[in-house]
Amino acid sequence: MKAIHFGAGNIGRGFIGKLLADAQAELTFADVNQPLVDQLAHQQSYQVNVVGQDARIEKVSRISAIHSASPDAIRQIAQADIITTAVGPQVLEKIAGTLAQGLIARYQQGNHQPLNIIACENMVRGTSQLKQHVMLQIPEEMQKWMEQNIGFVDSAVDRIVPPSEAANDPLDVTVETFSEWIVDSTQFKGALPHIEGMEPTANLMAYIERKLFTLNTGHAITAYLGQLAGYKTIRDAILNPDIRQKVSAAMKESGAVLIRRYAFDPEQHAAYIDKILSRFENPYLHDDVERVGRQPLRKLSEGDRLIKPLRGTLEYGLPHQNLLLGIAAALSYRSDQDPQAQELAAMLASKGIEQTLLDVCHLEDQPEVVAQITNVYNTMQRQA
Ligand SMILES: NC(=O)C1=CN([C@@H]2O[C@H](COP(=O)(O)OP(=O)(O)OC[C@H]3O[C@@H](n4cnc5c(N)ncnc54)[C@H](O)[C@@H]3O)[C@@H](O)[C@H]2O)C=CC1
Ligand SMILES: O=P(O)(O)OC[C@H]1O[C@](O)(CO)[C@@H](O)[C@@H]1O
Repeated sequence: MKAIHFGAGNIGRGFIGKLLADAQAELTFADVNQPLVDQLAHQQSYQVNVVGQDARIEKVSRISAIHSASPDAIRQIAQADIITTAVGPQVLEKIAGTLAQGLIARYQQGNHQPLNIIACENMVRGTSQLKQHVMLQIPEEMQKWMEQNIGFVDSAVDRIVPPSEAANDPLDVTVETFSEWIVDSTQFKGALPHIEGMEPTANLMAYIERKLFTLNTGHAITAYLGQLAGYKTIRDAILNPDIRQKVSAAMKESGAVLIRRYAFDPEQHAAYIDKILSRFENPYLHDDVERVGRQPLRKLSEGDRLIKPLRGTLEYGLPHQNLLLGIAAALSYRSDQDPQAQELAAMLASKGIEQTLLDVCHLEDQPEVVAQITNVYNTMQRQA
């Protein structure tokens, strides 16, 4: 199995690339970070430090690496059996051109073997969005061939992999024991590849929303409340009883929507939330609130982990006080390193909180909710 993984970052090396390598794939990482590509290509191996219960060191070897915008990338796409990505939601559009060129080369070479492309990003149906970007660059006469031979498979990906600052080798990654990679079995072309750790389901939306609107909702709120309270790491923030209670309550509010929408078992969902809280506490991971809170405009957008669960509570008439608190805390997020945090701060300074809420979160139809978030936000600012 020939595999290309776009994005040799934390989740790329620490999770998806590792599963592909473990499945004996001939794995090539494709990245824009040339020093990283050079080191991977030279070393052809790295270590994954699995921390927590059942701690172990696992070696990934016999891998190669190329620049993601190189002619080599196009050549390899023409021959690949599986392509995965973990580049960040905003980067999918940027890699679509290379993917399209590779697919055109594949078509011209008469390679009719099925190819499956799986975006592993924190977003709802990211691969479908990638497909739209790719299809815009595919000529009309190839469209039927694409539908027959190229699978665009949505997925949900869950493993906490912060940057490993303390590692001796910059290629090494530190990961938690827990991992979950769920893919939409209905979207594959050809036989489903057997990759240990990749779980096919015909009911992907339930799993995407369960993950994004529980783990990511709780994680983001921990980061935002944590920063407001002066904590540097997720662990320190979640060990604060007041923050923990609010984060847990927000996940329960979002959970009530999921239980209603997907008929999840309430007891199992409560256990899922408890497990997530314990993952945030992991003493072996150093995870900065700034990493988890990164790109607040994306996290405050309509379909993401804060506003979408809030919309669900409004749809079903369910409580949402703690989600509102999380949204107000997200609006309070500041970071000198993060262009989106700076853009958010500039919007707040120039337009004020209400207009920012409308522009970023699109809550035009919810004036009462806008007023409530505004109140909470103003109170937070006074106390900060
Ligand atoms: N780190 C984690 O714990 C998890 C991350 N994710 C998702 O995985 C994705 C990646 O996250 P991380 O690995 O944490 O980020 P990261 O920043 O560690 O890795 C992203 C990699 O993509 C590369 N990249 C950027 N532009 C590119 C391009 N045009 N072509 C090829 N590579 C490019 C970067 O150089 C970097 O190596 C995000 O969507 C994130 O939400 C999902 C679950 C867990
Ligand atoms: O990667 P994003 O979407 O910026 O958000 C950070 C989140 O992603 C993760 O890295 C993995 O799910 C979480 O640790 C965190 O909730």
